Amino acid sequence: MAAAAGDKVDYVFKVVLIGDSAVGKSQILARFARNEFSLDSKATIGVEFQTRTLVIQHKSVKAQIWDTAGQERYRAVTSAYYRGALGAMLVYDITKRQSFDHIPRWLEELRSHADKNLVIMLIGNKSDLEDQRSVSTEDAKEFAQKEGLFFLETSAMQATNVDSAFITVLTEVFQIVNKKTLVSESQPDGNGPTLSGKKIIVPGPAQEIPKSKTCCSSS
Ligand SMILES: Nc1nc2c(ncn2[C@@H]2O[C@H](COP(=O)(O)OP(=O)(O)OP(=O)(O)O)[C@@H](O)[C@H]2O)c(=O)[nH]1
Repeated sequence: MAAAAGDKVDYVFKVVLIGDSAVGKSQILARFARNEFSLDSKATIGVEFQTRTLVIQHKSVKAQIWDTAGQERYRAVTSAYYRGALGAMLVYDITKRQSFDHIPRWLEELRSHADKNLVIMLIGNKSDLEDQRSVSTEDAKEFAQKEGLFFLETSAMQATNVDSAFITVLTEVFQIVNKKTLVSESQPDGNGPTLSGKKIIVPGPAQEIPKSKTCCSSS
């Protein structure tokens, strides 16, 4: 799946991480981007992003994953954070019921700022702490189904399902973006027949971005 360094990048997809403080957003990102994990993780202040390039259906896809503070007082952004995002990871901690109970609020914030075609994955993190579980897999699955979200339980600590979660979202985004390209190629005036039968509009500035570095801070 990993693309070799120096390869050209066909797509850049922005994915945002959200959820309560201490659910493990930064460690999920560290696991995905660098295959690292730290037990002594500091609360995020402001915003940061990291990238990892993967090959999806023979195309090189750079995932640009944005992480922000779960704690209100450290959150510098809302609209700017969500702008241009094509995917979102909505994270709770399976041992903290409250972090799951807050998910509808996060979902509302997400839906009010991001595009309606956003691909969303609900993630129950810390699946390694089974003996402290306070959110059942069934409850979360049911919620995800009702809201039309993907769902996986992960452990950033044990590297369980972290890659799968990102690959699922990125592959879905890839398919939506490609469908959009097909549609726009087949009906340049917007009136012709469509190949897919359904027009899908994908948000934001260019999903295809050349190699150059984009804005902001990166860690
Ligand atoms: N056991 C276990 N601990 C984890 C896991 N993922 C993260 N943690 C720990 O949970 C704590 C919080 O992790 P962070 O990644 O900093 O949480 P966050 O959601 O980024 O927090 P904010 O930056 O405040 O929003 C740290 O002590 C991590 O080491 C996991 O999968 N299993």
